[in-house]
Amino acid sequence: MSLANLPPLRDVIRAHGLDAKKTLGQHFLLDLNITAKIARGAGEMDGVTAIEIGPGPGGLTRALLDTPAKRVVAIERDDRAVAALQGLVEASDGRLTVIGADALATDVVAIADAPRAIVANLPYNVATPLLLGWLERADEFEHLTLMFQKEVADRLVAVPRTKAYGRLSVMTQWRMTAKILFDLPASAFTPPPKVVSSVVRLVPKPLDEIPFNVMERIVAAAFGQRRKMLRQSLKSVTPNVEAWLGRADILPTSRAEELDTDAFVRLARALKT
Ligand SMILES: C[S@@+](CC[C@H](N)C(=O)[O-])C[C@H]1O[C@@H](n2cnc3c(N)ncnc32)[C@H](O)[C@@H]1O
Repeated sequence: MSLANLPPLRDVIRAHGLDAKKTLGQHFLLDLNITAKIARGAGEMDGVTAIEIGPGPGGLTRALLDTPAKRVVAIERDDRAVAALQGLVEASDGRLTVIGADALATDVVAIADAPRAIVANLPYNVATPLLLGWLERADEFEHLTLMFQKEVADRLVAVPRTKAYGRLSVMTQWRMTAKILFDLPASAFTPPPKVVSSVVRLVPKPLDEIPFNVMERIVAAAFGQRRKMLRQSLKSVTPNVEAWLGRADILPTSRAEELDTDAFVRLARALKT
């Protein structure tokens, strides 16, 4: 079989008893126009190793194999889906590798050669921890194109002084340029989830010298008490808060949600431990 005459995804699902499991966040995209749109949204794929998390029956995987990506490495936790993807592996002429594993426990950098990009319709229950893990190693990727529930996507791109602005916004915008490409209604998925989804494209920024865990600690403390003034909320980071805020040129009476990412970078640089 070649990529041009693969069976419809519904037939693949039926043949492998791949009825969607809620616990695995399974909401499949069966419209190949939509999966092609996501793959196009990813941008430059020439010679890249595309990493897909949760290929399921393989709709997005087919679209990725249609790009000039050098290889596609797909990580899937559900054995039924791994079996269902074997036809695609055979049709891919050696370009597709499917790994049966939990993406949360997988070092994607170790299993895919550079240059790498991640493209995935993420299982919503693990989307945020997966993203935080990739942010930590942002310099390993060319770009990431990821489907989130819209509410999470809005947090990734949120600006200061808005309700959606928080820990995830700062950590993401510190490491990446993030843009929502388009939304998808629940009806685009089988079965439909309860929420609208958004495809977000993230492009890593050049790394600075700030350790990830230092930024995480500051941001978590600041937003852990988001309505308190920073001179109070940041006490858990260092006892000498006012001096620290002064070095960072930030008013001790400011609150976490008023600081942009640059201000958090100044804070991290000014921290003396
Ligand atoms: C939202 S579905 C997307 C399926 C497919 N990419 C599509 O667009 O039709 C999420 C997929 O992630 C898989 N999955 C869930 N948790 C996972 C994990 N921890 N590691 C790897 N795959 C996981 C599910 O089995 C499912 O196939």
